[in-house]
Amino acid sequence: MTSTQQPPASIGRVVYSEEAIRRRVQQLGEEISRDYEGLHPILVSVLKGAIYFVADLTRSIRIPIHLDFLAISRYGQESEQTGVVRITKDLDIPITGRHVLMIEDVIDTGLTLRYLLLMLERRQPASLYVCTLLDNRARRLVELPIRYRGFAMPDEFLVGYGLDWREDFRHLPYLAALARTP
Ligand SMILES: O=P(O)(O)OC[C@H]1O[C@H](OP(=O)(O)OP(=O)(O)O)[C@H](O)[C@@H]1O
Ligand code: HPA
Ligand SMILES: [Mg+2]
Repeated sequence: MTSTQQPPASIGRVVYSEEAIRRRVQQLGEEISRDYEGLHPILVSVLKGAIYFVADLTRSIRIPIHLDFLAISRYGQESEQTGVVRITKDLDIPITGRHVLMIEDVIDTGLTLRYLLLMLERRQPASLYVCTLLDNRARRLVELPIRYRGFAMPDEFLVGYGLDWREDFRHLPYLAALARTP
């Protein structure tokens, strides 16, 4: 199949509607605004899945913030089992002595985030916390402290609002379960 053909998967039931996402993201923005008042945090987001979430979340934050991005690439199967990734775009802003909030779209096994947190901790930020839109607890392999959680999601594969299946479906404005076709 080429990428111009229809994907062999389709959208199942809507799990979180546009309105449900909007309300929850607004609440998270208010919480973050209260907790980080006077701290001028850096929000660090990991491409690409988190882009819609971080765009909406930052617009609901009422305090001064900085925004930066990490891009990573995986080494294939080994990466899936260890979480070791290659940084293809590092942060532009130095984080030493700064309050850093990592923004993820989904935490599943936790391996990716564990690796990234260890890497950022070595730069000695003043604080380092995690905000994720979706938490799939059922699939967790390593425990991670999550300070802000949008939704404790069901153990399904979700797409939309930035989340992809083989790069498809990121642009959907809601989150839906993936329905594979036979
Ligand atoms: O907890 P884990 O099992 O490590 O999985 C979570 C990671 O997987 C997804 O990224 P993905 O590799 O799909 O990249 P993308 O954001 O570009 O889609 C997601 O954005 C997290 O970074
Ligand atoms: O549910 C998911 N959807 C898309 N990408 C993902 N990466 C980990 N979990 C998911
Ligand atoms: Mg993905």
